Amino acid sequence: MTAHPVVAPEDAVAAPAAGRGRRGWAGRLLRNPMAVACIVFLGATILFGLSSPWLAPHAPGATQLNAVNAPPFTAGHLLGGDGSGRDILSRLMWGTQRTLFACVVILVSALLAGVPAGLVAGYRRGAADPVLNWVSDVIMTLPGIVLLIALYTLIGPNLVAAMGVFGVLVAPSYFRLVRGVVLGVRNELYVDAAKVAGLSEARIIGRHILWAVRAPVIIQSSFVLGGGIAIQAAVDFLGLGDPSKASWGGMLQEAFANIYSNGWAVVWPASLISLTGLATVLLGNALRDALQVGAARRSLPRRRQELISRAFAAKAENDLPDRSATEEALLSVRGLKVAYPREDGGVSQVVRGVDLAVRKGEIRGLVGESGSGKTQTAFSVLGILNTEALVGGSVVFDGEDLIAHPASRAHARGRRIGYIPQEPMTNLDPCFTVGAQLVHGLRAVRRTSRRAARHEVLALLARVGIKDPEHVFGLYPHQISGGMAQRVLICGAVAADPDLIIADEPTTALDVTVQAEVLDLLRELRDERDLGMVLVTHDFGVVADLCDTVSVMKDGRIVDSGDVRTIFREPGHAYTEELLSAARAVDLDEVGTDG
Ligand SMILES: Nc1ncnc2c1ncn2[C@@H]1O[C@H](COP(=O)(O)OP(=O)(O)OP(=O)(O)O)[C@@H](O)[C@H]1O
Repeated sequence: MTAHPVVAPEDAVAAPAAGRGRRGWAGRLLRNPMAVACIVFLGATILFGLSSPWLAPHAPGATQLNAVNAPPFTAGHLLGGDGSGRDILSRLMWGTQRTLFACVVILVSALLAGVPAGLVAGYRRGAADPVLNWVSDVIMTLPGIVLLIALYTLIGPNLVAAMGVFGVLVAPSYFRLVRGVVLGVRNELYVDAAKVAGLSEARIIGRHILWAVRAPVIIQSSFVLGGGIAIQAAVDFLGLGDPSKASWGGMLQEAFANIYSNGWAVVWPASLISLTGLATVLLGNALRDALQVGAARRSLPRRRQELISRAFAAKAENDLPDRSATEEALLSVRGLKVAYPREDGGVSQVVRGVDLAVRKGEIRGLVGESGSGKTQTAFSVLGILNTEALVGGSVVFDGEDLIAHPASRAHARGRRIGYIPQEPMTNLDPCFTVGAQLVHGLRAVRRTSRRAARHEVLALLARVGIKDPEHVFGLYPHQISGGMAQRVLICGAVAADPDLIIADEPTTALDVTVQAEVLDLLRELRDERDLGMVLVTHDFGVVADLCDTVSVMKDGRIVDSGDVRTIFREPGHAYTEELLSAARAVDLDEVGTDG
């Protein structure tokens, strides 16, 4: 065998995904040069403002005749003086402090008003949800800037009150965000598990729910701060702020009034307002990328991805041992490799050179323990792996390599290659009736009238053993049982009359009686249509019942392969023996218990 040309050394490839080199979101953020620039700029701005009592060369209101409209770099006035002879640098420093204070008020009030309301509405629901939604909608309809102007007119220049009100006005953005995320999370199985484990509601919210909302809230905060800086500058610019206090907006307003005498005075506050707003928003974007899982993986250099893919492809070609077997088979997988980029720049290989073939009319079981790579192998044939997956090797279906020709694979999927998934319920769209989904699926792959498609679907529903097809056709997924849903999905998989079916643990979620019926149905369909089938399963009982041939997977490799009788009688690998004896031990235990 020729050496690899290559790139991803085997040890780097083989290390587990969650292993060394794993960095948190802060690490990912700090690797983004734009984020670092924004952090440095915002940090410097905060220091600039906070240090004003000690480092500002002059008091904010101190006037000097020689500083009136002084240009930059005048002695004692680095950025020059304004029309009243006040030092611009000192006023900018004090103004920054005021802006920082305004930002804190806005953020605290918006978070206090929006986040708890979103948590209550999303998690508790009940009467609180519509009421809080209504309040949020009302607040969102209020014209913010008009309300602030009215408030200033009523109570005078009170920064805390004005920015507090502004915070409440933007609170609905947090409310909606948090409510949406919580609605998505509250029905997750791990939240149910936490309830069953006896965790109090407060602990579930604190531990699980708040954790889920932290990323969107942090990102939203950066946008709120950017908006807050602009609003605070705007009200001061309109002359509504306290004229005795230095502020960026107030300085800008005064500088504009004096622009023909001292144009430079406009530049400083305008630059600070726009750069701070920009840096806040850009930092928000960078935070979003860093906090979203997978962002760093997407940043894996394209060149490196190409090299790794090429390395896989070269290995696969070298591995092609038996061209004749490939030519006979309906499906021939050779040297299939699947890997995922790791955050440290390496890759984790989850399928390591799988070979398997399926002829027409053959059912090949793909067995192995959890995580051995069965589903990844099946998904490679279908072309539905996660987009970041790196795939090498070949998947030849009816003479064409589907990995080399993704367009052919997309065309074959649903037409010539059907798929039966593991979880029947979650694979049906709850918003549409069973019939609508099947008709839609059929018409997506074959030109046929709605009426003809309906007719065909009803016949197929009857064929897969559904007693009253007309009735079930009009039902929504939640109105049918798991067994019926699996029959519906089988119906969808065979509707376009495919040659090959990929079935990913099609009976795992079903009870034993229904399991046996579904296996019988698959066997009958194979016999009727001469279907080739890859059946992914954990269960040697299913293999014994249905499969002609079996491939045993361990750690991403096929360790044993052959016809079912031979493998059951004389396992070719110690691991197969182990799996078989475990399966037999379970059976014996069951018999013992039953007896
Ligand atoms: N998007 C991904 N990124 C990184 N690793 C992944 C990804 N998807 C799957 N894997 C890893 O690939 C390995 C094989 O997964 P696969 O789903 O094929 O296992 P399986 O044999 O089908 O297991 P099970 O029977 O539990 O479904 C697992 O270790 C899994 O963690």
